[in-house]
Amino acid sequence: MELLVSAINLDEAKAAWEGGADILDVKNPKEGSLGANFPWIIREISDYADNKIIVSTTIGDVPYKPATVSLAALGAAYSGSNYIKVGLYGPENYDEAMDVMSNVVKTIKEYDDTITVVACGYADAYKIGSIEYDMIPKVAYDSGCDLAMLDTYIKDGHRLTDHLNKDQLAQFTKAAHDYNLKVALAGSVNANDIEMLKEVDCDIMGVRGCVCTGGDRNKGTISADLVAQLKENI
Ligand SMILES: O=C[C@H](O)COP(=O)(O)O
Repeated sequence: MELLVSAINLDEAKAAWEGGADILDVKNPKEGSLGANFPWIIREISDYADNKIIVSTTIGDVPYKPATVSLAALGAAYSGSNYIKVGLYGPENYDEAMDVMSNVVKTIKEYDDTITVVACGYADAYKIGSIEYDMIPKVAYDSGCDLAMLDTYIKDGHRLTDHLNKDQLAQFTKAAHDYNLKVALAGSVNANDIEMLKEVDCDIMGVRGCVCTGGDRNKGTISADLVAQLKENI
């Protein structure tokens, strides 16, 4: 299982890499769970990574606006991202999610077909009216994505496992793997979740809060030591 660590700037990205992260995820918590960061931040981290480590980028908890989201995805790709993560917040159903993701895939694959496109749903979709979590693998496959992911939208301390149990997560990863998609799981997960994530055959564990000082994803900063402690248990 790979470790994805969400960083907000170059210093945090360096700490994540130093701690052993496999994927540097560029994010901006001020703009939401999968909040988009600025192009120059993405470019700075991508240049530093120098193709020696995967750089993923969240382009937001997106609205149901396929063209707007496609433009954002292209901006992230142009800024040097290897993975483009789309938070399917606005789309409420399969058709709307397909409309967004199929246009993002078209945009990205025409620009650079080596870039990985990630369809990310929310374990707490039932609270926010977004497309249900268990639709994400089919949306990802049918739209031509490479990876299916779940995160949590509301970062109030409730965790992935507060919304979905182990069987539900196992069904999610099986559905995605049956589509030959990789799976990433996130949502305030921590070291206590590693065994379960492995048992449900998760490919990528995504974290921020648990590797930030004070455990605070907003006020804390990424600690290389905390990343290393997490990584050694994976
Ligand atoms: O993709 C990574 C997740 O958004 C990490 O955030 P979190 O661990 O603070 O919930």
